[in-house]
Amino acid sequence: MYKKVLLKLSGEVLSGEGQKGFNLDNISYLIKELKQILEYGTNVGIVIGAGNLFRGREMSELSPTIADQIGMLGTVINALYLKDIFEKNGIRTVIVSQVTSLPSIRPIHYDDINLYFDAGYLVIFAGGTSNPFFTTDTAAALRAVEMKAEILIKGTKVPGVFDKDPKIYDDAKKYEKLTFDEAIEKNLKIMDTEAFSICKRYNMHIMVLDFFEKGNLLKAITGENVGTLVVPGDSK
Ligand SMILES: Nc1ncnc2c1ncn2[C@@H]1O[C@H](COP(=O)(O)OP(=O)(O)OP(=O)(O)O)[C@@H](O)[C@H]1O
Ligand SMILES: O=c1ccn([C@@H]2O[C@H](COP(=O)(O)O)[C@@H](O)[C@H]2O)c(=O)[nH]1
Repeated sequence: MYKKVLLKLSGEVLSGEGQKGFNLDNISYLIKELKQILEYGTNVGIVIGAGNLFRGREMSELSPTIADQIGMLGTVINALYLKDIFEKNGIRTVIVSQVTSLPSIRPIHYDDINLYFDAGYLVIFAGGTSNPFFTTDTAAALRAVEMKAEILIKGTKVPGVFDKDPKIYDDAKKYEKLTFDEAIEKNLKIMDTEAFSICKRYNMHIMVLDFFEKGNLLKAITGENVGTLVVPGDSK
C-alpha cells in the first residue's frame, strides 16, 4: 500500500475526453475515486493539467511564451475549482504554487508540505513548473521528487504506455512494464522526455493508468499494476 503519492491528472479528467470546461459528473467521479484512497490515509499530492481550458501548443496565434503562461494559469484555475469542490465534499485541500499570490494559494515551502499532509490535507500543486516550454508532466515529476512521493501515478485517458499512440493506431501494443531508458529511446509520447529523465535520475517510479476506469486508482495504491509501470533498470 502506497502511503504518499503524487497523482498527475490530465485536465480532461475534469471535462471529459475531448471536452472543454468542467463537467460535474466527471468531477464527482474524481471525488469518489479520491475518497477511496484518502480513507486509507494515503497522502495525496495532485498536479492537474489544463487541457480542459488551455494548452499552449493549441494557441498558435500567440507567441509560445505567452501561450504557455496562459496554459499555466489554466492549471491555477483548475486548482481553485477543485479546492472548492473538494472542500464542499469534505476533502481538506491546500493549493501551493510559485506563479501567483492569490488569497487562496500558498507559496511552495518544502518544510510545509509534510505539515499539510500530517494535518490531513490534500495538496494541489498549481502552475506547472512556473516556466514556459514545459508541461504539467514535467511539473508532476518535479513535485513527486520534491514531496518524496513513493510513486508518481499518471491518471490519463489511455490504459497505459503503448508502443505508439493507441488513440491513433488500433494495433498499438501495451507495455506492462518498461524502463525510463526505453521510454526515452523509443520517444513514447505518453509523457515528456524531461519528465522521464527527472524520474530516472531520482528513482521515482511511474504508473500510467486509465483514470476513467472505476477503481483503478485504489488498485494502484494497493500496488496492483493496472496500467504500465515505468521503472529504472531491467524492466523484465
Ligand atoms: N506511446 C503512447 N502510449 C500511450 N499514450 C500515448 C502514446 N503516445 C501518445 N499518447 C497519447 O498521450 C496522451 C496522454 O495524454 P495526457 O493525459 O498527458 O493528456 P494531455 O492532453 O497531455 O493533458 P491535458 O488534458 O491536461 O493537456 C494520451 O491521450 C494518448 O493518446
Ligand atoms: O510547466 C509548465 C506546465 C504547463 N505549461 C503550459 O500549460 C499548458 C497546460 O498544461 P498541460 O500539461 O498541457 O495540461 C501546457 O500546454 C503549457 O502551455 C507550461 O508552460 N509550463
